[in-house]
Amino acid sequence: MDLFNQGDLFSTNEVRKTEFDLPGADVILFENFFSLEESNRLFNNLLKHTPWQQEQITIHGKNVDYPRLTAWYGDVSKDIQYTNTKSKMHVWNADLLFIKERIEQEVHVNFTRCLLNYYRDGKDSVDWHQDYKGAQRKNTVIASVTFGATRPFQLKHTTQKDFKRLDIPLAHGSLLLMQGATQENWKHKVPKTSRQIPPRINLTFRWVG
Ligand SMILES: O=C(O)CCC(=O)C(=O)O
Ligand SMILES: [Fe+2]
Repeated sequence: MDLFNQGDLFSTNEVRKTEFDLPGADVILFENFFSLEESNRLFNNLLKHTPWQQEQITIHGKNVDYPRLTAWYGDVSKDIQYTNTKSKMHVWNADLLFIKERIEQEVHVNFTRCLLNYYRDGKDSVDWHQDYKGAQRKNTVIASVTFGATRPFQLKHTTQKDFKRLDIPLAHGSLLLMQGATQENWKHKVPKTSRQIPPRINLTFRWVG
């Protein structure tokens, strides 16, 4: 299925690497990390076969739905406590192992878990946050893979208000690497949009030192 055709006259299907010059962060983008055929196949499979969960967060004593659906995968099959929700941890499947192994050829890290986010339309989003807390935040490798609609991934410094914000469009088949002290010094977000856009799936493979 040619849902997300990249058939622009000037685009190529070659992998394109961009290293961003952000103080106190190590952020690298690989466009076309997965081919169009791979990306279409993985998008369709993940959309259909993932046990998507509607998680809730408690704000002022009220349960509120996350504006997206999620699923956790990892090395162990047990329930995990993540932030203030209780998520089921699923065992890796063939598609996720394929993606994980391809990333691990580029980044020499053994990822131990992965969070899948399903943004059904422009109303789904994730607000400003840093991944992990305390000491864990200081040394992480997060490999973020996108299939489906392109959404802007925004970065802002946690304390230096005068530092320029960054807006990285994450397209179908792209890989964004966030390493070192990135989580410690920078927040990220995927904003809502009122535009009519197709769904997007994002996978964050995670390693914590
Ligand atoms: O969807 C994205 O690009 C980011 C997701 C994210 O930041 C997270 O799950 O922690
Ligand atoms: Fe995040």
